[in-house]
Amino acid sequence: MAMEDQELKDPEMAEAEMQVIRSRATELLLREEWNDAVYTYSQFITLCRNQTAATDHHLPKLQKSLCLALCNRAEARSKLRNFEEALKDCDEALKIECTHFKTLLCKGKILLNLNRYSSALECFKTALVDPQVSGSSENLNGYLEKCKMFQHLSKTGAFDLSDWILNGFSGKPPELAEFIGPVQIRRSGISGRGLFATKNVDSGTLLLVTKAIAIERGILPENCDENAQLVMWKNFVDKVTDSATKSTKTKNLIGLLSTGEAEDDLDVPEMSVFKPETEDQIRSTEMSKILSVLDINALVEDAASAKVLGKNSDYYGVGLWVLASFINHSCSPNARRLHIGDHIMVHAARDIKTGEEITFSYFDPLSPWKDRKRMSETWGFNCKCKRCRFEEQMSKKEEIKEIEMGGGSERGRGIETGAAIYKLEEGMRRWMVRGKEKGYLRASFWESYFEVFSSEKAMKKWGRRIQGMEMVVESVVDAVGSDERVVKTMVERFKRNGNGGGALEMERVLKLGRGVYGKVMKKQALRSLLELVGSHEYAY
Ligand SMILES: C[S@@+](CC[C@H](N)C(=O)[O-])C[C@H]1O[C@@H](n2cnc3c(N)ncnc32)[C@H](O)[C@@H]1O
Repeated sequence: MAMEDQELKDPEMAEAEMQVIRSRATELLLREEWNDAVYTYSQFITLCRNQTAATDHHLPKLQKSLCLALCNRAEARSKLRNFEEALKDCDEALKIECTHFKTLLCKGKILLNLNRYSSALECFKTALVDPQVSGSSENLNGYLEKCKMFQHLSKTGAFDLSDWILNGFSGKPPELAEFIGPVQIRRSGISGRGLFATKNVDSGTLLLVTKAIAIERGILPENCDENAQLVMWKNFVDKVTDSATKSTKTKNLIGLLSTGEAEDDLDVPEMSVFKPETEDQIRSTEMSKILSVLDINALVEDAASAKVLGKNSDYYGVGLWVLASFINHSCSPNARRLHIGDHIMVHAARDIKTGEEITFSYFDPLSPWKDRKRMSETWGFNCKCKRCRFEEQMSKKEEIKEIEMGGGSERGRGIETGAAIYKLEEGMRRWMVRGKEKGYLRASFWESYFEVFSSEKAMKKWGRRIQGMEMVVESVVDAVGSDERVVKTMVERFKRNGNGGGALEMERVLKLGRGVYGKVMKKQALRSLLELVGSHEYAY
């Protein structure tokens, strides 16, 4: 029998039955059995509604019970991340009693979870006037402070991760608010839509902070088979589908994303749809599209243009971040991302001009054209960026073929790395390769440059005949933005020189560091990160 169809009972009998159901529901809530608690509260709510509709008898008492049951069901639903339905329960409860303390607290927490900081603040402020508040005022004040901090951060982007980094990432990562910086979605010359800078920004400037719709993380054993990754992927798809089923806004945001087909026909969304307080204004999407959307837009945390800070760095993680999904790939990217908890922070990896498209690299930009071509095909597109077009032409040169033989996986079978670099540098001089293009080629063979720069023996033999490390680093960073491996080379040299380079060189290293980690930390914290980088071994 459907709960709604249950007959009206004799008030005494009904009350007894409601007592039993309410006790069971409370017990389930205390035992944190959320699904069963939702089901049982739903039974109670139906009985309660039927009774209130039919009688004036004990009406205020019934209304009070209904209000509390709706609030408790909201609590259970929010634990199941069914925020949309939980909010409906809260609103219904608040219609009965507009200052119901427990409901206001529950609603405020849900709104905070949805990044709706201003509405959450209103809830907590209203709760503050409730006479029940005295016992829980500390808790409430904590939430009020949190809302104010998040409101400030989401307006200013003034995040500071310094203390967390200086404490060796101990404890929980800092709580982050969503932030939309000087960026806008427009039609892109690369493909479909892209994200563009709306003002000039310098390296390290924060462009956006966004929270994942869902993430799946796990420790993948070394030499794990494809199965382990497939299981994680399936769990990830289930999580995204679950989120989309529970929230119309999430479903609609996912519906804005590309499936890789006819991208140039897709609409360009207004930035306001990504702002947390915006009411849902976009059309819905079919759930069947979700798989194709995830194929095109899911990001792995541990990627070439990304850095995972904190304890997640031990895990393999795959997630969906909607706003970041509008960022196209470039082999000459100008942005990078930091992963902290469930958020990603995208920042400029070099200076960017107004109107320039923001790009990051979907795969390793410090790899030769042929490898990048293969990786972009795996992603389902053919990269035609300036760098790829230039290097496609260059790939026919003998010197390039030689260095390809001498570096990477073929190392040791080809000619000596120092000689290969020398030939490449000489070749660039003869072919009159200028400006950024030098950086493109050097970035492609960074591994070989790194090998020579970090070997005393090689430097003794080739150091005078090849370009100095600083110039090479500068041109590589200008071509592909800052990269941890490039920074490492500079840090190592700084240390080798016994910090002899002095303040100027330290400043240079810090600027490179900002390109990798952003400006979200004070100098001291950045220094300790650079220390870590200096001691880290990279697998090429
Ligand atoms: C995460 S989406 C990027 C945003 C997408 N352009 C849009 O309009 O929604 C990834 C897809 O964008 C396209 N794309 C990104 N970078 C590209 C590039 N460098 N060249 C060609 N297509 C690219 C490919 O279709 C890719 O599958």
